[in-house]
Amino acid sequence: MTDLKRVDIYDTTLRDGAQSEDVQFSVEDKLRICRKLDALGVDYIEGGWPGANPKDDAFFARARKELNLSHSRLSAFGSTRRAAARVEEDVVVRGLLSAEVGVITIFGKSWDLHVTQALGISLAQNLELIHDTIRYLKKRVDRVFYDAEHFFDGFAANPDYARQTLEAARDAGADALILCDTNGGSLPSQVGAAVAGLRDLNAVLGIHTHNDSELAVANALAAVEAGCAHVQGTLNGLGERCGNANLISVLPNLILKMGRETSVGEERLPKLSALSRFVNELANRPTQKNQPFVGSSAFAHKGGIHVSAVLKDSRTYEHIRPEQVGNKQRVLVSDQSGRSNLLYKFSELGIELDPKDPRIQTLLEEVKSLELHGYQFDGAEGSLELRARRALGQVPTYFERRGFRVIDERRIREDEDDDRFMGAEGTVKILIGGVMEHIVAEGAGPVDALHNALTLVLSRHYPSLGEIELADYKVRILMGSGSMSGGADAIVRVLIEWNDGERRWGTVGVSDHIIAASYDAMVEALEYKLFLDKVRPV
Ligand SMILES: CC(=O)SCCNC(=O)CCNC(=O)[C@H](O)C(C)(C)COP(=O)(O)OP(=O)(O)OC[C@H]1O[C@@H](n2cnc3c(N)ncnc32)[C@H](O)[C@@H]1OP(=O)(O)O
Ligand SMILES: CC(=O)C(=O)O
Repeated sequence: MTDLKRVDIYDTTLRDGAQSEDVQFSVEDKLRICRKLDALGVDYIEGGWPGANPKDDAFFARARKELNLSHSRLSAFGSTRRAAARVEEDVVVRGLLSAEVGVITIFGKSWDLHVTQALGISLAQNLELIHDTIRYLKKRVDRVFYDAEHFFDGFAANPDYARQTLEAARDAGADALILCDTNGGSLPSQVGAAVAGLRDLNAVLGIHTHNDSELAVANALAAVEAGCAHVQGTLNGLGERCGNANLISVLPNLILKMGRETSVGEERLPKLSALSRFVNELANRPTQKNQPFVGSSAFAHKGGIHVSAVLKDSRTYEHIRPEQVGNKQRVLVSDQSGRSNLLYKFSELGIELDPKDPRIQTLLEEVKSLELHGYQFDGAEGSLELRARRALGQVPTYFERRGFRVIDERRIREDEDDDRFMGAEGTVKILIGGVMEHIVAEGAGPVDALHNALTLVLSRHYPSLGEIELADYKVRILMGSGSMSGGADAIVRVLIEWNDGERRWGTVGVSDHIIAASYDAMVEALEYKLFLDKVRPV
């Protein structure tokens, strides 16, 4: 008898995930993702469609030689045979066997519309394709899974026929019948009812859902509640159109909320946050801050009311402990903050303060006023810490700013015959150690030129400033936020991320001029580095 508590996890990131717009995994990427999925402990990894493209062929060839998976089993994906071909001669079936893996997943048609329109064959012929292909493959590999494409649409249109397609697959020996919500249009109640009505098929049922109605995860969970024991999905919900059920969310729901047994287990869930970021890096996609469970905002508290309660007991505003999925609690400081937010920040920085210390209120008012004028400290923790430490009198004066000038130019360079070269020259005036320094430097653009001039002059006195590099630069134009009246004057916020080889930090500058905002963020970054390095002022 099937153990309904146990759910098999089947990952299709490398096949359906690779059908996402703008995602191109190399063979090397696919191998790296396989190793991570194996370490997470998923049962099956769908590697691709052998025979469909040279990359998937190369992947299976290298996987045979190089992958030594400890738990996961690799599967090859393809369709039922073509109507015109005998199964043993069918090019798709041959391609599947050429992958030399022990698990094969084939998809077939459940919806009569697809049989007559897409395949252009009779309903009876389609049952033969399904049956023949599975029976043939089942004699040659260990496990054959049957993906019933468009099952829920087919079931709604012609339930008897949709059921017959499953029976054909079951009778041919399929190890699981996976019900696919291919167009992603079903509701959880429809999925649950359909699955419950199929339990008498006496077969292992699985689920594969798409996210076109933003219900892929909900539908997968509803299917499990109704009796499915095999769940397909992808990392970060990659997949055709709007994607698939996101395994990064499905897994903690199944394990922590629904008490299901999976090969991943509660002990390996903390791998999820890093795995999600890893896949985004390889897919060249930005990480969504608000991604449930693993996004950096998933356990970030902004509202003062929330922070105050979370500090007393984190269950007040957290549905699980962030560490359970490898994430962490964060507290943001903004105009939505109360004293609790600042106290939390101070304790993170190792500063113990009496909650009644009047400097907390002064700093809170300063932060709220700065945010009103366009500042944002969420991504600029360097600027925030500098202000907090200054309010406590802990930051010495390392140098004094006396102004800057910048010239942008476009010109012809030697050996070139057009004026495509863009360059800039920046001049800064700095009072340091009682001496006025006046330095000029060049750069690729105005910000680069000013950064070069600042580091040139300052690193003579503070050599460690030469280690700083600009890692990311973001500009946001904020219309009218600089005035209480909300007029049409434009304010620019520049958020810069810095790297000194050891640490990364962000600083922010706000002004009605982009270069001035950049300069402010730059100066704070240098001061912050000197403070972190505990440098004594000259
Ligand atoms: C729901 C899903 O996500 S299924 C997976 C979808 N993924 C992909 O399509 C990516 C990989 N696909 C490919 O590289 C190509 O489509 C190939 C190599 C598989 C086929 O390429 P081609 O032979 O040029 O055919 P093409 O892509 O134009 O059309 C698909 C053919 O498969 C047939 N087909 C579709 N589903 C099935 C099925 N379940 N069983 C048998 N044949 C099928 C179609 O009727 C069509 O046949 P036709 O050319 O006789 O009309
Ligand atoms: C098989 C598959 O990817 C689907 O039906 O969506």
